Amino acid sequence: MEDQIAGGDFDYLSGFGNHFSSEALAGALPPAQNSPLICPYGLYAEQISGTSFTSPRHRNLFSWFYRIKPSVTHEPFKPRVPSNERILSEFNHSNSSVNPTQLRWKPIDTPNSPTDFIDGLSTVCGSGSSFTRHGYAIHMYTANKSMDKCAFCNADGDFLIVPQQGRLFITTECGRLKVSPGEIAILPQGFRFSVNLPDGPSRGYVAEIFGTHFQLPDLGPIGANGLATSRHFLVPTAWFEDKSYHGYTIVQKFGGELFAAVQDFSPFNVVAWHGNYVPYKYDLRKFCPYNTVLFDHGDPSINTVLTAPTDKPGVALLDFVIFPPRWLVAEHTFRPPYFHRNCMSEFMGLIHGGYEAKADGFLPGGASLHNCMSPHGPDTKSYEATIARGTDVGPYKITDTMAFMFESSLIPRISQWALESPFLDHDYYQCWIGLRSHFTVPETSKNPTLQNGQ
Ligand SMILES: O=C(O)Cc1cc(O)ccc1O
Ligand SMILES: [Fe+2]
Repeated sequence: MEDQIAGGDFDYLSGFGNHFSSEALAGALPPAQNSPLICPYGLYAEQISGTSFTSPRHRNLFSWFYRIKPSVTHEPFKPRVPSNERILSEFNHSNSSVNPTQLRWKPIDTPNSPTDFIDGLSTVCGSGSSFTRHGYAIHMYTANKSMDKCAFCNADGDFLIVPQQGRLFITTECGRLKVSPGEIAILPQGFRFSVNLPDGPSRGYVAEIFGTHFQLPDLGPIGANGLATSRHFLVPTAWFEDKSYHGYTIVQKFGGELFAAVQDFSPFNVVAWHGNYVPYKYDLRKFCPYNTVLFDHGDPSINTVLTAPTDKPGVALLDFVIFPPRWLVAEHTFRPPYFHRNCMSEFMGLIHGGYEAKADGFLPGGASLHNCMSPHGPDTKSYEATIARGTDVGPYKITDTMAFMFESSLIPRISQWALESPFLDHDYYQCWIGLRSHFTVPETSKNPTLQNGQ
């Protein structure tokens, strides 16, 4: 399957969780075994594991690479200069705070000085720890420069990248992904990848999960079809460069710190590979939404694209949920999101257009965080406009929108970077302050006995 956005040499395999095989040179995959004494073309065999060797078969993730030189061929890791102190991979008193206040950020500016994807990454919030393999971090990135002679390797967790502005051309050990705003990319723990920015200034959101991987949600009574479909997930095909370099750097994020190791060749030297532990992308416009067809507002879990589980059935470490264009048809119903308090914590971003619950202030590239049990819902303008429309509204379609939510059962602590950001909207609370009482009791219903509390 060739990329339909721009054509060319970005080819993909399709499916979710399959055991894929791909070779850039015919015959490069050993046909009968993983570790032949001599591999075809004199390649080295190397395995990457995404789960413990002993994980149950239906959860076991691994891939075999057949590469020109093995990954281990590099000088020792040293602290990377410059470091990026804004990246966190465990959350505690010393680096982040708890805050029940409803928070919102305006879109962050793209940088003035040359900044690549690694230097442009900043943690907003998160919970748990990459060391204990339980938790997550939510980052934002803003960059204007392609990574040069360098690859990133995240030893801490899996990245789910949501570009909001600017395409990302991501070279990985399995091949190349072209990811446009409106698509997402998943880069599993340990993969080496390099991010090129063909459109210059770019920004977006990243969810990182520690100790588990994304799955498609179960569909329960929905049945076999709907939401995100396996065949729409695209995995790169093998692509390699046999290239020598003076000082190619592998930047490894390990415990939130950056380390650098120098080598003299491109890490994108995998001529063939097979496995089910792979990077992939998904176009959010392919999502098939299900929703209310008569009355009331369904919970947002109906729009789950991918979920990362905890050990408790039905309780997510991190759900990736979208709010795509769709018809609203519910009768005698308040159609926008309801007012609520949630035991889960909700981080939201907007890829383009507007969001149905916020008439102002929640802008593409911006973000909000409604932490565990902090009340939130439609702003005053959205509420009043909905009520003013009355009950006689027919079906209408929400268009030009793509908002998303990272929702977690683990309560996030918020980074200093996010709390001290000049983009923090200190007036966010004002959007609800104008909600006035509509409470009226007709004279005839007044009951003096009850009024006196007797
Ligand atoms: O808070 C939000 O805007 C996200 C959200 C949307 C919705 O339709 C129902 C519940 C919910 O948390
Ligand atoms: Fe919510």
